[in-house]
Amino acid sequence: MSTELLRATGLRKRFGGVVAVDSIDLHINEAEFVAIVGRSGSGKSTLLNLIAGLDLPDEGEIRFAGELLRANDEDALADWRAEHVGLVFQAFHLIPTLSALDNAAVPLLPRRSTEAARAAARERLDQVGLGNRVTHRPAQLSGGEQQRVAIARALVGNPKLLLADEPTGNLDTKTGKEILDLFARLRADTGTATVLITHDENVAAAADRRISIQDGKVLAEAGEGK
Ligand SMILES: Nc1ncnc2c1ncn2[C@@H]1O[C@H](COP(=O)(O)OP(=O)(O)OP(=O)(O)O)[C@@H](O)[C@H]1O
Repeated sequence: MSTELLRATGLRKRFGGVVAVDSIDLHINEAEFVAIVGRSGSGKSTLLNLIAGLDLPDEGEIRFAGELLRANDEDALADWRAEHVGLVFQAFHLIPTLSALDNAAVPLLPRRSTEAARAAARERLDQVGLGNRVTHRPAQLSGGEQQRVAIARALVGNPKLLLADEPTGNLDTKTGKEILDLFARLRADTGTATVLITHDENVAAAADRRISIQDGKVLAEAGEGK
């Protein structure tokens, strides 16, 4: 029996006249690799932002490890995210003036000494295959390498949940495949549940389970552990 990590119930989010997420129920199990797939404008990013607590739903609720996320308390949500969630985006969002090591260390700096944060970052950079690039700045790295730094940064605090929004969207097909393989390997090594947003069915095929959305609603689910 898999253990449920996150459950969203009746999530709804409207922007003006557009209902971006319309009564979505979903769950994510511990250590599961789930793809949320849908066309441009189907509501994927909005859904991911709600799951990450970056945006608040108009209706519905999210439970993490059985606990209700307190949507009205931004500080509590930020603490929860810092402790339990890693985020990866299409555009990497690295700090250009910092080395790969310091970029990967950033999430831990408020909570640990610089040395401890750097030690954890170095371990993660090794794990993503960038142990020989720690002093490089983002501009000195390829797109795939920059995304690896972003993944190391997302995992540096040992989150239970890794959320990735179109993480291969800026990469060529071969590099994108390498990054997908990395997500799968890291999930197996660390047991971090991984939710990947994509418009690409081929990318979604890498996951254990696929949730298809259209016009803000779940259209279908396929795969193991449904
Ligand atoms: N901040 C916002 N303000 C107004 N409308 C928004 C906002 N964010 C999203 N929307 C609208 O909500 C709908 C869903 O957008 P969303 O970005 O979630 O889709 P998506 O599936 O992630 O698309 P894409 O693959 O193109 O990123 C779209 O119609 C979009 O225009």
